[in-house]
Amino acid sequence: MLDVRGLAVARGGVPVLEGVSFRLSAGAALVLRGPNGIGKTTLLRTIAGLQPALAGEVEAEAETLAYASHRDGIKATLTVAENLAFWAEVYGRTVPDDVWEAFDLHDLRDRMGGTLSAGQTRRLGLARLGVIGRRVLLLDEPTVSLDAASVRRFAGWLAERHLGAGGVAVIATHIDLGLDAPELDLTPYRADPHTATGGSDEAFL
Ligand SMILES: Nc1ncnc2c1ncn2[C@@H]1O[C@H](COP(=O)(O)OP(=O)(O)OP(=O)(O)O)[C@@H](O)[C@H]1O
Repeated sequence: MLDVRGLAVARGGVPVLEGVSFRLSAGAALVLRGPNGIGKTTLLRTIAGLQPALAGEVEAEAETLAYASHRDGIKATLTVAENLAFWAEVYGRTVPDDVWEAFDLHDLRDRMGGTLSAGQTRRLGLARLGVIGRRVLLLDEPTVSLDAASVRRFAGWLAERHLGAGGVAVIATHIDLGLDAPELDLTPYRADPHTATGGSDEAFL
């Protein structure tokens, strides 16, 4: 369902990782590990097609990938329900009933997006994943700002509703989500920076 072969990625014209390969079939997840700055975000963005690879290939069915960054993309002047309805419409779907419970948003349905706390904002951002119906999720530190109960709830949704339904996920996380998933330490894939091709990557700033 997701096949990554010999991928080399760069940020700001500087190669950060090279030779990354893995393959995930339906229902599988992979946890990316490595120290700050190793290139987890860059790798996820490259797999998502948001920036070009230096080398290698990413194979996935068309229109199956979704990248979720630290940014939640919440519309401040729409309510929580309207935010979810907005994303559902963009993806040609309806909001499934189970997202309210899965992301603990029942009591916040009518609150304006701009009035949510950091953790509530994150829950709404993650709930979008339950709405858009993408089968390959590329998750960049999905649990930032979440309390312990919310982390468990999200991990439960991921395992049961997403992976359990045949989806796949690649997750960069510094915390243990309790998933039954292999880990890929990116440290051995650090690229030689001397093959740098340019300066700062404006599109990334
Ligand atoms: N605009 C930029 N221009 C040049 N280099 C950059 C730019 N943005 C980030 N970098 C560098 O690229 C490298 C990879 O960054 P990336 O964000 O992918 O790492 P990460 O593993 O996700 O880090 P973290 O765990 O801290 O989130 C880092 O060393 C970073 O300093």
